[in-house]
Amino acid sequence: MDAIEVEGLERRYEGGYEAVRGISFSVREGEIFALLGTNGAGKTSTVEVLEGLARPSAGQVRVLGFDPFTERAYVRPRTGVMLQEGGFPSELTVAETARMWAGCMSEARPVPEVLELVGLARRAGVRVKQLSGGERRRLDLALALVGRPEVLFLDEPTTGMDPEGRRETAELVRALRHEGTTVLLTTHYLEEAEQLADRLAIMRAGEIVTAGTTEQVVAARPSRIRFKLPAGVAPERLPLTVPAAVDGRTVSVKTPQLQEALTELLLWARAEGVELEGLQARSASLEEAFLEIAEAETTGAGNTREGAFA
Ligand SMILES: Nc1ncnc2c1ncn2[C@@H]1O[C@H](COP(=O)(O)OP(=O)(O)OP(=O)(O)O)[C@@H](O)[C@H]1O
Repeated sequence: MDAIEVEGLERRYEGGYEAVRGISFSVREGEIFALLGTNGAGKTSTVEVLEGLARPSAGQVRVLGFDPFTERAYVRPRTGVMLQEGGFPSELTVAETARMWAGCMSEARPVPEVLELVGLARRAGVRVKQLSGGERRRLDLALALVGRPEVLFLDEPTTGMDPEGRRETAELVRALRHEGTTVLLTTHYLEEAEQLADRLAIMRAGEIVTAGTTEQVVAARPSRIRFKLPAGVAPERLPLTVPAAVDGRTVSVKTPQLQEALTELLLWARAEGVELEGLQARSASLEEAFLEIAEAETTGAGNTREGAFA
């Protein structure tokens, strides 16, 4: 069974603003799924519906087979939620906050264990208001884990954390998956998504533009070839079916057919006796795929054009 199912989800705010415009995706049990997108793309608006905090304007969502809004009582005890803003009473200490939270759960993890998990054991006696931003995120994560959730929602879990905190959080999320926990996370760190997520979806303006494994998402984007032409070789002599952008002697090529374009280029170079200095050829990265999607938003273009000039 899929742990999370989203079918034609729409979310409109008062005043009619449509933040989520008919998206569908599913997350398998024990999978880490990342929801990516620019600011305002609709990630939080989606996750809030999955957390049972808001009702869909249209469409359906299921978490562990239940409607998280109307059947909240069945879903809530089995899920853990880390919101973007925790907002816990700041006068309590870390341990008091965790104990208060654990008191609401039937099978809570012991507080020392959960603080150890998120690297806050040494800060147990510190008041929440004295924690740094990154430490507060760790506390938010601890509270999401107290109830041993089967499904964990992490909305930008590592924002404000230092690199060490991000690495530790990634390790923890992987360990949780190993235990069978399903994780849905939103993040602005593409590297984090690339390293952690089994599958991901990129949202733009309330819609999912592309989804799949990192490899699938990246495969749909153009690869890059870069090299320098020797002085005296005019770029016009390059084979025409390889569209290129030229900056001085440096040539950049974007192509959806890396092997073909590279073969064509190398055969030409051999035939012409031209040395392609510093030749590099590589598939697109997740960051490039993301930027291309984001750029299409700012330029107002629909879908991105592939194989175009770099
Ligand atoms: N309560 C609200 N009333 C009206 N519009 C809202 C409300 N909450 C969010 N929005 C709008 O909905 C859109 C989507 O917001 P959302 O927070 O879901 O985006 P996001 O992808 O999570 O962005 P970010 O990466 O900045 O967190 C934004 O344009 C936002 O201004």
